[in-house]
Amino acid sequence: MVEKNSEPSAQERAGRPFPVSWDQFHRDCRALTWRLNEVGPFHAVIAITRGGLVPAAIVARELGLRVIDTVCVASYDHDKQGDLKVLKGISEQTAKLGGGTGKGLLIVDDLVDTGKTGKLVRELLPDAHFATVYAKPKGRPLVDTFITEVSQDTWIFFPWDTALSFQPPIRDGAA
Ligand SMILES: O=P(O)(O)OC[C@H]1O[C@H](OP(=O)(O)OP(=O)(O)O)[C@H](O)[C@@H]1O
Ligand SMILES: Nc1nc2[nH]cnc2c(=O)[nH]1
Ligand SMILES: [Mg+2]
Repeated sequence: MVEKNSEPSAQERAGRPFPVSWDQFHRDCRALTWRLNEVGPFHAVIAITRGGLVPAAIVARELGLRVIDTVCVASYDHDKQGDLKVLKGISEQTAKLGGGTGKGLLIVDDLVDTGKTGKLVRELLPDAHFATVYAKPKGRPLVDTFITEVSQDTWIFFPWDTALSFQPPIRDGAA
């Protein structure tokens, strides 16, 4: 919960909501995979947790990849970004597959926003291919492949973070 008089959260600053359904997300992940299929082959998929886990599963399924690792990063507490912490890096076995620099490895995340998370992971694996489903302008230069660009003032709501709820009619003042 956001306390009174506290700084506005990233979500409040963004303002414009962009809700994504499971169907839409699945379609966008498949579209991403069509592009990645032209770039690969890859030795392994690395999901940036937690948001990268869902697209990584779909992309890995479509590319026929079974070696899947994670980089576990904590930054946003719900919608406020704090200092980034790498809670877990990739395994030695995956690092070997990428020759130490990430060559031939595919990093997947759900989105780039400020690009801070992407930058950190790129520093760990400079030669890896970095793919996200959505990209905001600030983070876009860090990404090798993405599907949909949304404006910086947009907040993306993912299906695993949301539930169906009643909406008041537009006439009654709904956004
Ligand atoms: O480009 P940035 O400004 O760094 O933001 C992008 C990151 O923010 C979200 O993760 P979050 O830290 O909220 O954690 P989660 O994936 O565990 O939800 C999202 O999944 C990206 O990883
Ligand atoms: N769910 C979600 N998490 C984010 N983390 C950084 N930007 C976003 C966003 O637009 N949506
Ligand atoms: Mg994330």
